Amino acid sequence: MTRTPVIAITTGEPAGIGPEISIRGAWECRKTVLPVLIGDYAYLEELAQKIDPVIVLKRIDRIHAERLESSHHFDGIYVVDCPLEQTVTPGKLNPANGITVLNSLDIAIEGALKRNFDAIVTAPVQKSTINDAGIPFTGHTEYLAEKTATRQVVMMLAGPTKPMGNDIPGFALRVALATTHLPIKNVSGAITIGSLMEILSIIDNDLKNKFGIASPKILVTGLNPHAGENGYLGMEEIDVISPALEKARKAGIHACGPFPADTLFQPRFLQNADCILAMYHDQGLPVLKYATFGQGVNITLGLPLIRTSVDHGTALDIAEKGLGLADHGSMIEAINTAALMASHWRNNIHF
Ligand SMILES: NC(=O)c1ccc[n+]([C@@H]2O[C@H](COP(=O)([O-])OP(=O)(O)OC[C@H]3O[C@@H](n4cnc5c(N)ncnc54)[C@H](O)[C@@H]3O)[C@@H](O)[C@H]2O)c1
Ligand SMILES: N[C@H](C(=O)O)[C@H](O)COP(=O)(O)O
Repeated sequence: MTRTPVIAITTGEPAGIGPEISIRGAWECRKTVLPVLIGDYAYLEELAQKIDPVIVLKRIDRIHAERLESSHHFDGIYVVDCPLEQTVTPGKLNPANGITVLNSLDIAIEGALKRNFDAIVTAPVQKSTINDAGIPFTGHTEYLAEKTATRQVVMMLAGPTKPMGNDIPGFALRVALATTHLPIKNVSGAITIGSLMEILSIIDNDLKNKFGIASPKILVTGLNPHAGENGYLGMEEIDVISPALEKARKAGIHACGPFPADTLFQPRFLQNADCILAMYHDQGLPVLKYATFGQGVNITLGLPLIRTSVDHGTALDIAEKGLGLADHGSMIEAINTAALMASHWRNNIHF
């Protein structure tokens, strides 16, 4: 019998669209996964009743969450209560609630490491508010790495592209990043032969074990315009990226490049690749989001657990206007991708 995956969903910044899309996503996916929301029960219950009174939420405590049986049938959504400090006003950020957002992540991480949860799906957080609460925070990606004591992780976003006529059918686009939330002035210094080699190896390993791709093909961008123009527009391609690719190929990783980023993102190259490795956040993500926004999924590779997220932020501007404006398509994709990855991982790693 196929096991129903238990998916923890952290509901994110309470003043944003996270709670709404988490409820809608969990409710829609409840026949194929066992969703467990982690957030403020009273607030989620209030929202659920406004979204649709047929939605059933059931409060459970952390200990109960540890004993959830995936075969147990419950036609609703479990919630691990993680009470907020102060009342929520949609669209209005309140640093007093920042610590609760991190508490919900800690519950999810602990549960996933104990294998009580098969995967974690995170709704968006407002990074600035957590910092305003006095806690340095650059993103889930870095937080998860720190909390799981993982030295190197890789941010990858993935989504389906639309068909472009008969010649080019839709295909899965995956874009991974060599650096994550880093000021642009620090990017070059952060890219080394060692870090690139490690990143390529994580991508290769996770595409095999968590996506079931037998022999992943990775295309790598340059850092500079025109991939450095033979050294006339920068030396990182010659000094760092090419030697790293050489090493990776010797280790059996199917990686090619460095390619000029401006011309690599064409369907005829992308449709035959399993992943593009871009050098920094705004080199790769605008292309991915342009092609797949609303259906994209953010995935953290290299962790000792499965974590996916949506492809968008807190959307305070629409949260403020009321329920029913947020698109929860990316949340659905994030939940389904997490379930699929958990299944591949279980089969390949044999827990
Ligand atoms: N996974 C995450 O936690 C995550 C991801 C991206 C951004 N963020 C954070 O979110 C905050 C706001 O970021 P931003 O303003 O750059 O991006 P944003 O995605 O929140 O908003 C950009 C625009 O897209 C719209 N939008 C976003 N998601 C939508 C949805 N599901 N349905 C309909 N419209 C939607 C918004 O209304 C807004 O006009 C920042 O603090 C950022 O760091 C978090
Ligand atoms: N870089 C992500 C994006 O643009 O969608 C986003 O900021 C989320 O990052 P974390 O998953 O690290 O929070």
